[in-house]
Amino acid sequence: MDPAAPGSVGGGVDHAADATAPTSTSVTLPPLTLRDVPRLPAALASPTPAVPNPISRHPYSHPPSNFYISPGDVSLRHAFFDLASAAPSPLVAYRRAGPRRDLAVDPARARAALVTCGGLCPGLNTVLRELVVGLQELYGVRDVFGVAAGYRGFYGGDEDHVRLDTAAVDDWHKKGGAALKTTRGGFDLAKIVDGIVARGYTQIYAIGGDGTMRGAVAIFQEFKRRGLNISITGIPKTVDNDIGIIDRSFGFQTAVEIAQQAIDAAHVEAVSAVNGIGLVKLMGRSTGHIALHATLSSRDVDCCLIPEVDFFLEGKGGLFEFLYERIKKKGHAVVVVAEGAGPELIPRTDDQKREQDESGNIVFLDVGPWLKSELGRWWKKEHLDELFTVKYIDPTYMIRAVPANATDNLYCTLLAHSAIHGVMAGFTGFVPGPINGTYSYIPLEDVAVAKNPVDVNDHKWAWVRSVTNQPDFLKS
Ligand SMILES: Nc1ncnc2c1ncn2[C@@H]1O[C@H](COP(=O)(O)OP(=O)(O)OP(=O)(O)O)[C@@H](O)[C@H]1O
Ligand SMILES: O=P(O)(O)OC[C@H]1O[C@](O)(CO)[C@@H](O)[C@@H]1O
Ligand SMILES: [Mg+2]
Repeated sequence: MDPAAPGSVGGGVDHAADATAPTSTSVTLPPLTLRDVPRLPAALASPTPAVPNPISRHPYSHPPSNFYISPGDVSLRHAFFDLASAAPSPLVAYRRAGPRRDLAVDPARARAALVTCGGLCPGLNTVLRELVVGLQELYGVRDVFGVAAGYRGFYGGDEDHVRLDTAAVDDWHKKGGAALKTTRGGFDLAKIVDGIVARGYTQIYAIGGDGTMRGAVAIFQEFKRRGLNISITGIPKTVDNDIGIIDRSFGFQTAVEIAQQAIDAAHVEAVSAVNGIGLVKLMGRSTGHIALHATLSSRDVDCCLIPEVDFFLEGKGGLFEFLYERIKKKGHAVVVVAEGAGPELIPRTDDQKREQDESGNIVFLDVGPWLKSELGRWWKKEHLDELFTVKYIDPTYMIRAVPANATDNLYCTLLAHSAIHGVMAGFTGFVPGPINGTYSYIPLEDVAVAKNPVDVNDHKWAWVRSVTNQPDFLKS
């Protein structure tokens, strides 16, 4: 085949061309659609950014020519597709994150507010620290405030609005937890926006999970409805990694790393007993990413149970039959269960089924103790004459109440700085995040609805099955 001959997506690739030398084939890709982020009213009114980036005036540092992101720089949502079948049509692009040479916002007049909502996540304090440092050191913003205890802090008293500076946040990246405190619930839109206006904030950085992103969308729409020149950015935080579009969420890798300690302990307990089972429950309300990644990293896990895969306990192909065989073969077994796995198997009253937390998230019954007790009941019923032990470990909060590891700390820094650069460029209603490794700006509205379940049809889940050789729980 002539290497210069044009091919086309979906038209197939000539495999006969696979010879001893590399060949090049040109292909025609579908058109590109830019999924752009909204602009502040003031930025729309004067579309040519007028304020030179103060980074250029830094006394000791001189940005190289390629330091600034050009207005046309984009990243692609899908980094790969099959030439033999259709590529996504049209291809979706996002604006690349990073500093702009000219700003639509004057940093000297900016007044920024940072808020954290939802559960803890390793790196939360690093994001806060880097927002403060980036705003003050890179852009010279004087007025930076931490809003205490989640969205409700916006309509709290003066004590809920804490002035922050680089000295105050100096060691925050070394601390787990939420330095500003974090809460669920308390989302009163009118009061929140009134509070923001009353305090003269011009930039809001909301750090949180899917609920926080939905709240940020509501605030963004209310800003628009009132014609306010206030930007809002959502910085995605979820230890469960359950937010879509972005590659992964910060803190997730740290959580997976800490989970190894629990799995190691469960393994030691299991091998040290006669017919021992080590059972570990890990976070993951609606997605099993932590359990999946912890299983793949550990190699000691015999069975990984996640919300995305239904399972059953007794009978052919069920969990108990599999575990019995594993114990007979190896003398022990280790099970990792995500907190949101198998909720339908656990008997619940109607009241329990309706239970919600302050933010409206469904509260599950605890799968760990239930599974431990079911294991004991089954063994007594089937194998009473043999010794048996289940050691149950619940490291739930331990994996998220720790400081971020080095990789997550670096990630948090890039996220925080990407957020600031975007706001200074006049963007609003956006989320910064890596897409195929390239930091990009994604509309908040898209991220708020993009879930990220484990794709049980892709390679990663297949790896789990090949590492554990566990059943697929499909009843034949
Ligand atoms: N649909 C929504 N509209 C407006 N606000 C919301 C919505 N859903 C949640 N919120 C608000 O967002 C905040 C955080 O929500 P939530 O407690 O669900 O945590 P989260 O951001 O999802 O984090 P996590 O991943 O830790 O659960 C709360 O103040 C909640 O009231
Ligand atoms: O007990 P809390 O703080 O409500 O958080 C528990 C939930 O938070 C999460 O970690 C999400 O942030 C879930 O995995 C878990 O169900
Ligand atoms: Mg959530």
